[in-house]
Amino acid sequence: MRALILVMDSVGIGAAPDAAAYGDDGADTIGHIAEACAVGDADNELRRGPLHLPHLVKLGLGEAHRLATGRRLPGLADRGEVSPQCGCASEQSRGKDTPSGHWEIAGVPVRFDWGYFPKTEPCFPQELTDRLVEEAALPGILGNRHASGTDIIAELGEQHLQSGKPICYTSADSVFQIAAHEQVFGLTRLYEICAVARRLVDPFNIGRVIARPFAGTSSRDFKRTSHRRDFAVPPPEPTILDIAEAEHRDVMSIGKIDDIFAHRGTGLNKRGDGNDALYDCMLHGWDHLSDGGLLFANFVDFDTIYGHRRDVAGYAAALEAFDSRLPELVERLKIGDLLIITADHGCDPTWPGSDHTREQVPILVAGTPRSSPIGKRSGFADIGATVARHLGLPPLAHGLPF
Ligand SMILES: O=P(O)(O)O[C@H]1O[C@H](CO)[C@@H](O)[C@H]1O
Ligand SMILES: [Mn+2]
Ligand SMILES: [Mn+2]
Repeated sequence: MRALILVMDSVGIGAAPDAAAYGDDGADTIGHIAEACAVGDADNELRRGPLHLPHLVKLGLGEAHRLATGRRLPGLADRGEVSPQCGCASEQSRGKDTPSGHWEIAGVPVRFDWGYFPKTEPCFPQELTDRLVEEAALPGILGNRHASGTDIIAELGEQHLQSGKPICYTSADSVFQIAAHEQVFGLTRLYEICAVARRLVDPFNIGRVIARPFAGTSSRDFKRTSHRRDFAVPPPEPTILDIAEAEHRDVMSIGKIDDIFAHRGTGLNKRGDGNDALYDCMLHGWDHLSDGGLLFANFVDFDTIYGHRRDVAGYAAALEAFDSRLPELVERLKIGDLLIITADHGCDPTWPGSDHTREQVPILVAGTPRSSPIGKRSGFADIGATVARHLGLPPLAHGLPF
């Protein structure tokens, strides 16, 4: 009897009931990808034609999307037996960011409002940047505005190399991001200044400071490396990870889960460069997870490399690559194991801008058969509550098991 929570980062399945308040009414990450694929608008060197996700669809992805949107789409329609063990969930937390989504999945909805930096230039309060420059002994900073991380590196990366000033930027999320050259500025130095920034943004209620190291020699070839680190505030209440740890259960986390939960209760953490490497880590971890244990995995490429970059074909290819490896996991489920595949928010690659989209998420269950339908859930915490019950852990403070 074990449990695996698998987060396909940003794989939303249609606008949330409150999406209009976020400017996201009509957003639909998976639906718009499927539609683009169906009309040949999502071909690249890796894929062509209609979206092909046979294993996810068999687990109920299309059905969950239909439940969330009322629409039945090519590439998501089932052609045979579909698992009845699927549903969808909308979010209670107010932020449409990664920590809010993951914490809520883990049983802790975010009831407070995060701090955000305004969409002005400069976007950061002067007292904050002054103190950062002074306390981190910097020659100044570049950026100081809302930006896409890859665009701003292309634009300011060379100036950064000449001046030694790190590139600081934000987004619609509660983030203070710092990009700097991994070799020239130095990775350790970047992490150090992020730790200073973490302390300085605490009074502004900022969810994360993110180190964004990049490599390359000029704006033509700058590329972010896999050494990104998120300096998050810890969740405000015990999550299912804390509870599992307190009960001396075997806990493993894959990818950025460790950072998202500020290293609290995340057990043995394994990281990999890209979804495929993360998948290998997850399978290896799952093979070694003890009875009663919990594995929590995040697959970040969907969001970071394709969603935020508004790369529809790339997103479709990443989904198909992920789907093709699903049998490797499903065949490893033993009687009594529970797998829940879900997401933390949307990031519709057809949507204007480069930010997340407020969407419902899928709940796809495999392993232990269930009798009652999952349906539409109002709160991601139902996932954590279900896992807690499955593992025989004390009940979480939020969420209703399905
Ligand atoms: O454009 P990049 O740097 O990828 O930033 C994105 O990644 C951040 C954290 O996930 C989000 O806030 C979004 O702005
Ligand atoms: Mn995310
Ligand atoms: Mn993101």
